[in-house]
Amino acid sequence: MNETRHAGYVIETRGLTKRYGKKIAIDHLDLAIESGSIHAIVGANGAGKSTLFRVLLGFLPATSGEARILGRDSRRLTPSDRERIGFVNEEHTLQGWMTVAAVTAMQRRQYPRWSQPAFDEVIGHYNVQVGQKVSQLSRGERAGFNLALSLAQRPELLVLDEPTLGLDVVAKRAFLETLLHSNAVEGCTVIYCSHQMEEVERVADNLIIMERGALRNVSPPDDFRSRVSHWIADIPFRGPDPRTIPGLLDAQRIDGIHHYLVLDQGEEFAEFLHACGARDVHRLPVSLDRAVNSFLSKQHAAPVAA
Ligand SMILES: Nc1ncnc2c1ncn2[C@@H]1O[C@H](COP(=O)(O)OP(=O)(O)OP(=O)(O)O)[C@@H](O)[C@H]1O
Repeated sequence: MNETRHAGYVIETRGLTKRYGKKIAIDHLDLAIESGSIHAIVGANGAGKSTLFRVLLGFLPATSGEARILGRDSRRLTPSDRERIGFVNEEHTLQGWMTVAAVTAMQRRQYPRWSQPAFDEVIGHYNVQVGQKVSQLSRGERAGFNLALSLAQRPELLVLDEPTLGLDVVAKRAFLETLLHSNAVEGCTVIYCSHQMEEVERVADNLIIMERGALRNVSPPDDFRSRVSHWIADIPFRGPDPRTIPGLLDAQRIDGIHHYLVLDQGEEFAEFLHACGARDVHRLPVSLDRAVNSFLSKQHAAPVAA
């Protein structure tokens, strides 16, 4: 069914750069995403995630470098290449004046691999009636309808750009359940961009972190999480100068106890704390949310207190 599935990467960029005037949105990016599973791309606002999707999908030209999607040059995607790719973005842009039935019929004609069972299965999670106009659907229903249309296309690659933005907890859950458990997703590589780490933790097999247009991490989410540790130290008086603390992401003093979030530090960090006068030292694991957010905030952080 999927001829690129064993042929390596669904997405490959080399030296990919995109500038908007003087602003660099993507900075010499070398990225290779293997086929299969769910890949999450995370990064602070303005990290370049949406720009990357737009370039990969051929909606925007790159300034320099190469971008390939499903083995094809992004600049030269044909209609039949596009049939192999589903795209859902936060705006859920569909013709508001058309009915659900009319949009569905149009898509069915457009996509030769259209699967009615896949459409019915996904839309079944939402209270959408075929006679409703798209503009009359709630935001969550529109997101579900969009997902159903994309999956009915039977794409080899599904690109989701913040698909659950603005949805309530119930709609989010329905969306994620579909992504995780629907038969329609089987065999499809999913690339998912979100700021919501609890979602990423739930669905992603691979965590890609972007920062200012560059790649900072590609690994299973748990591997990244375990690179960040939380240390609690009972140090009388002032703690060490933050500039001397190896791998420091965040420091706080709560009720006289020092808390440090650090990156890539092993047991030698305990020795460092003891050498700084700590009497008692404990190491705690952190959530993915905390690990990613402290990593991303580091760039923007004000000097941390001693
Ligand atoms: N059309 C444009 N003209 C000028 N600058 C742009 C344009 N689109 C994006 N940018 C800039 O490019 C950078 C990357 O933007 P992009 O939308 O790709 O980031 P993002 O990671 O998707 O952000 P967010 O999480 O906020 O959606 C930002 O600094 C943004 O200001």
